[in-house]
Amino acid sequence: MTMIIEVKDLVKTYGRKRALDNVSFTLNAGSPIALVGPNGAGKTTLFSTLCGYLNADSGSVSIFGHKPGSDGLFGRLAALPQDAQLDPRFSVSNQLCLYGQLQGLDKKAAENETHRVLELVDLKDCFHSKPHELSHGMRKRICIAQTLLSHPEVVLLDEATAGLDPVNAREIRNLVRTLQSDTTFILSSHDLVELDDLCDQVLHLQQGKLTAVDRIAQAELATLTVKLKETGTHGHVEQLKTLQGVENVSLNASGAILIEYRSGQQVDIDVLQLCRAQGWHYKSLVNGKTLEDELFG
Ligand SMILES: Nc1ncnc2c1ncn2[C@@H]1O[C@H](COP(=O)(O)OP(=O)(O)OP(=O)(O)O)[C@@H](O)[C@H]1O
Repeated sequence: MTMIIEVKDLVKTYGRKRALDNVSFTLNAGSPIALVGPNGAGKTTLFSTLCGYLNADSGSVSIFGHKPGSDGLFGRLAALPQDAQLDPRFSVSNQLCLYGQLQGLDKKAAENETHRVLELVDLKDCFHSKPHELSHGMRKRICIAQTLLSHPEVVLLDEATAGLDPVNAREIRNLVRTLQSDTTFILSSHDLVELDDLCDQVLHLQQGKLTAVDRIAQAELATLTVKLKETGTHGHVEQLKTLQGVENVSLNASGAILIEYRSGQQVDIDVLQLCRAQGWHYKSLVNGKTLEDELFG
């Protein structure tokens, strides 16, 4: 596996505020990585430090062996800042072609590249548009298109789907899925369902401190999350505990039922049969815990 980012003992303070508090982690190339945490946890500060927009007080960041912001990362790392804006004075093509040229493409190649990335975000007809002619969601997709110029190997998306309607948000998730075999995405979002769906690895920041949750590594006990139309009760829990292979059953904060069972056993059919036999109104059954349960359960 190719290591893309190594962060060691990173500290960033604003005055007396420790926004990043001895953060260390390594990330390998591969499926999308989620960066989560409550407001003020330090996510944007971490992104800005990885991009070289901010200098840390101490600690180190190495991206493909380079320091953030160095020439060696040109075209390899791209980022969508949380508050990214297009310049209202220039057309989409003017702006994207300029960025392409800044990355070393000649005019024609930058134009071709602009057409390619606009097609990726399904906005190929907006080549000549001015930003004010576009909706908020379209402008956001153009900004994402900009990050994809020259096929970067790593793309950081800070709240890429915030404020978007469900259709636009889904388009962006689909785009990440489509490109994930060539590009490693690191996504920050407050939408845990969205990240749950896309990401295999989670970086959880809280008050500047990091807990890395590697979801792939969990092995010995597997989890099923069952939602019933009715809220889960102690009675459901006790019945489910009687099933063969089941080690533990609990309820989460929203009334879904978490069933832990020995890996390798198949309990889902038994669970469904029990639901039917008991007349429980089964709504959904998902392999694994939801991201919310993993982080806060
Ligand atoms: N320029 C700044 N000056 C002073 N304090 C700052 C500055 N930028 C961020 N902070 C503080 O650093 C902490 C981390 O902020 P940051 O924006 O990185 O959090 P975040 O996790 O991205 O939050 P959100 O989810 O709300 O975007 C917060 O307490 C914030 O108030």
